[in-house]
Amino acid sequence: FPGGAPDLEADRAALLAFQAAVGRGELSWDASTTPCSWVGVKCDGGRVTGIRLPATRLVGQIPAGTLGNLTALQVVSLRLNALSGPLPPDLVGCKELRIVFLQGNRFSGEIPAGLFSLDKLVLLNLAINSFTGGISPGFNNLTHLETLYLERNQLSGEIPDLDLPKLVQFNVSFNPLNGSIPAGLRRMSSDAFLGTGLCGVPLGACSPTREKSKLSGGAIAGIAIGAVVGFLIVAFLLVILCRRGGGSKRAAKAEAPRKSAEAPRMSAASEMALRGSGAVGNENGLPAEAVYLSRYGKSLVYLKPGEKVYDLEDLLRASAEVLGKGTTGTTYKAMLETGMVVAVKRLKDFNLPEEEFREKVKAIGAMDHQNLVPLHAFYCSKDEKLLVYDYIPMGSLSSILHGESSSFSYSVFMFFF
Ligand SMILES: Nc1ncnc2c1ncn2[C@@H]1O[C@H](COP(=O)(O)OP(=O)(O)OP(=O)(O)O)[C@@H](O)[C@H]1O
Repeated sequence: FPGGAPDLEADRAALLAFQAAVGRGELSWDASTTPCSWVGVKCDGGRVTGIRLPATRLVGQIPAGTLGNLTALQVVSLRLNALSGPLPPDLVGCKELRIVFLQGNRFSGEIPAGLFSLDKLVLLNLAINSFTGGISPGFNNLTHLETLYLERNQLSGEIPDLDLPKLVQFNVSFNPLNGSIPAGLRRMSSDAFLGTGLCGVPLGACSPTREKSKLSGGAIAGIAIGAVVGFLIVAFLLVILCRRGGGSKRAAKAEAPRKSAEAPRMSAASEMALRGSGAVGNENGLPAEAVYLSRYGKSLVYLKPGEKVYDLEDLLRASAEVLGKGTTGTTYKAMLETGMVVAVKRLKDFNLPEEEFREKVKAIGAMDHQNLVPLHAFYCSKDEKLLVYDYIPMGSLSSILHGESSSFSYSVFMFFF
């Protein structure tokens, strides 16, 4: 302070300089009287502590050495004037400032960093001006701030994560801001963010495009590299899998002749049972019955002429379950698609020559006795022999004899050879 320590005289000089710079004859301050008596000036303890000059037609830029020299200033209200230019950088000297009303002027430039050292600020209203630049994280220094109005300026960029626990009044609407609203400000009303490019609570959700715009060049490059690496890994795995699939197909093809050589040893009835349960697939892509016939080469022989009501294909498609095992083989219950149910007995280890077997079975089929279950058809190949009977739905003699069932009304005897 040229001229001495900060005191009322220094305040007087600062006010007169202010009057000269922006007063334009509108301020009728009498330099011969104490500044504490001037319009709009408030003193406390022999110092100027307040200036209230709202809508006083003040015009122009506030120079350094004016307000900045009022080191005891606590309240300044210069709202609704025509003050312009940047805020004086020496405002940083007003360490006692608590309340600042500068809204409704033509201030421009960035909000000076010195402002963020005024840590007694409770209210800061810079709205309706032409401030530019970003909103500084320096606001976080103003821990006593309860009101921050910055609406209707030209502030741009993203809002930093402001953590001001006492802040209850906040407005940045109608500024070209963007990005998502930081967590510390999401408790504010949506009106506080109107007319901006901001998103997220309390406004609508951020679109992917907006989120993307938050990514730095490095992050985008990282994502791109990650995507390429991921694609290569997936492609590599696919190639491995395809090769393995091809390998197993080739192995299956190589095995196919061996399988068909073994085919006669397969049980037609058990295959039927498996097909009935869906457990057997159809290699070669042929219809199931074609596979069956190609394996067994022959068809059913019906013992009573004109009685053919089903054929091998029907048996093949039938669902089947095991009824029981005897000394000569296993008997299956086969449910045809027509609803007809038959019993199919698969003879095992039956080494009778094929011709002889046919003759004997035909002889049995010709028998007609009340105690004999009618034999309807048979199938015979070198390795597979099947007998198709009426299905008797009343259980077995064994279960009757051993008391497992009481509904059995008559005995079933099937004699083979
Ligand atoms: N036509 C049929 N209808 C209903 N169930 C049958 C029929 N034929 C056989 N079964 C059931 O299948 C089981 C097995 O019969 P299968 O003829 O294979 O042997 P088994 O006659 O019991 O014994 P073994 O062959 O030693 O004399 C029988 O106990 C019976 O319960």
